[in-house]
Amino acid sequence: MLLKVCGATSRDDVALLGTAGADLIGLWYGVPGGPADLSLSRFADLAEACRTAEVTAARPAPDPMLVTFLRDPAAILDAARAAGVRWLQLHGYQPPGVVAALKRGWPEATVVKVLHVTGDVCVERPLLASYERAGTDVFLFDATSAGGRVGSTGLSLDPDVVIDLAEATTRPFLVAGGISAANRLRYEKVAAHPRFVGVDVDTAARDETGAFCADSVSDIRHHWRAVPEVEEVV
Ligand SMILES: O=C(O)c1ccccc1N[C@@H]1O[C@H](COP(=O)(O)O)[C@@H](O)[C@H]1O
Repeated sequence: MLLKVCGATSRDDVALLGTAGADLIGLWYGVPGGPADLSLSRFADLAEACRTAEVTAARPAPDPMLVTFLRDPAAILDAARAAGVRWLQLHGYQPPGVVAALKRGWPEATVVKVLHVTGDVCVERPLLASYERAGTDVFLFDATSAGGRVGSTGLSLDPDVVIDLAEATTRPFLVAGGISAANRLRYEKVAAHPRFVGVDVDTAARDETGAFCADSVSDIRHHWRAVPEVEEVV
């Protein structure tokens, strides 16, 4: 199970998240107006900080993941290559052609396409086969608000909606949207799905000031990685 935490903006954030157990650290580039958006040089610097984070035998260095609204494949690839970031999260309404261009340009990249879900409606649903043919490696199901807000909504997806979407695809998937330590049991069916590969968290990884909280991240990791039966009897 992979734990991704989104929106690091400093080397201290990267160190805290790596130590607390994040496997992937989301770095924003091309998220105009976003509070965690980074310049290209800052993006590259934090990607390097991930790779050189302190490691232990039990805890390898976290992988940096580009999180972007960009739609221009050349701009995405230039930034990712310059920073040596192989995980690419297309968080926005990029069409399947963008995925195809990224995979053509850099076949070794892992392209994560976000599917936006409002209630029980996934706006990309008619395009799922196209995204797969284009070469999407992993889908990420995220909750959007009824008002159209995208990313870090803190809203949770209905587990049955997640399973339904998982069954409509054939690729591994991550789940986002209000994921926390406290709602792990609610997602029992999801966590047991053979193509479930992990969770992506923003809101629940932070304290009331908006800063990342090591205890919260460790707690999320502990609950989501634990075998449920063990959790139930403790
Ligand atoms: O966090 C944002 O505002 C954001 C902006 C642009 C792209 C992605 C963003 N975050 C994503 O939000 C979800 C997790 O949100 P939460 O746990 O519900 O707060 C995750 O997919 C992040 O990558």
